[in-house]
Amino acid sequence: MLGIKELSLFFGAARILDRVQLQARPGELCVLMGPNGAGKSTLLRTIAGEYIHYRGSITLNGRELHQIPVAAQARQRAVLGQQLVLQMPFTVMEVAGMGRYAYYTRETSLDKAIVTYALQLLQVYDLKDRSYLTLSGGQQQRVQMARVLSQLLEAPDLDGVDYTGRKMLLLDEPVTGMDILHQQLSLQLATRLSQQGVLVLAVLHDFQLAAAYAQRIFLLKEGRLFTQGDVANVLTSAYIKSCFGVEVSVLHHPDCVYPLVATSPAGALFPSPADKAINVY
Ligand SMILES: Nc1ncnc2c1ncn2[C@@H]1O[C@H](COP(=O)(O)OP(=O)(O)OP(=O)(O)O)[C@@H](O)[C@H]1O
Repeated sequence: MLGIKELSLFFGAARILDRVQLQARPGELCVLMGPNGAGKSTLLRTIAGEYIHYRGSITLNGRELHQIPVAAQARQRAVLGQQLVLQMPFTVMEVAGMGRYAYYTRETSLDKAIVTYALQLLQVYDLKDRSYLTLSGGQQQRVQMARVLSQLLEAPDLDGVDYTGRKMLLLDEPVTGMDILHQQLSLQLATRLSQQGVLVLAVLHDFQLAAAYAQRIFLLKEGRLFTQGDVANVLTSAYIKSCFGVEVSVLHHPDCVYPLVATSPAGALFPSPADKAINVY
């Protein structure tokens, strides 16, 4: 269980997170949404232990985050950040293998098997000997997913291990750059992990993906928790309008088990030249 109470974070005088309160349970795929600059990545990075100067409280299974040793945190949670820039020509296998660093001083056959399995799940095993730097953006993102999966898994198998209360997966825009097949694959994988007891918290910008995969959505605006709840309660045209400033229609289709969020026609956000002329005169 992740518990966040009255969480505030400042950079200099700027308050980036403002008394955020939320709880996330294992078994639920939780999605964090909000406009650019709302504080989603900062919140994820704070939960990941990157910013220790926060105020308020972050607990994992009742234990305050800063009381958990860093090495133990690395075995407990895996983080896919928004931008990971690598300068050295590591192979795909080596990059994915970095996920196992938290576990060993010398790589074992289990470590190798888990990395191989993760690469296969993300359909990048065939690229294992390629330099990571030569991959396309979407391929690199899939290798990064394989890296966090390698860090998370305890066996080269998605079934059979109960991770409840022991593992947390933080994903910041995990499907950026991926094609539709691999977006679906990655989020199905996240769903599967949450069913195995992993606490999954993912930042997504895509309403359709959030509607399809989220069990709980946290909407952040200007560093504050704007609202939270299930898809039906959060992805409403009123909340989307007041949080993002965009008019949408939330549609229901008999062939689709989740709501469809449709935007208004292009151009509606800007005044037309005629409107401008009216304003001028
Ligand atoms: N290290 C930092 N120093 C100063 N300001 C920062 C720092 N990191 C983030 N910020 C500011 O905090 C605010 C929130 O940034 P954050 O990256 O968390 O937003 P976000 O919701 O993830 O946005 P996006 O959707 O664009 O990824 C922004 O105004 C950003 O400029």
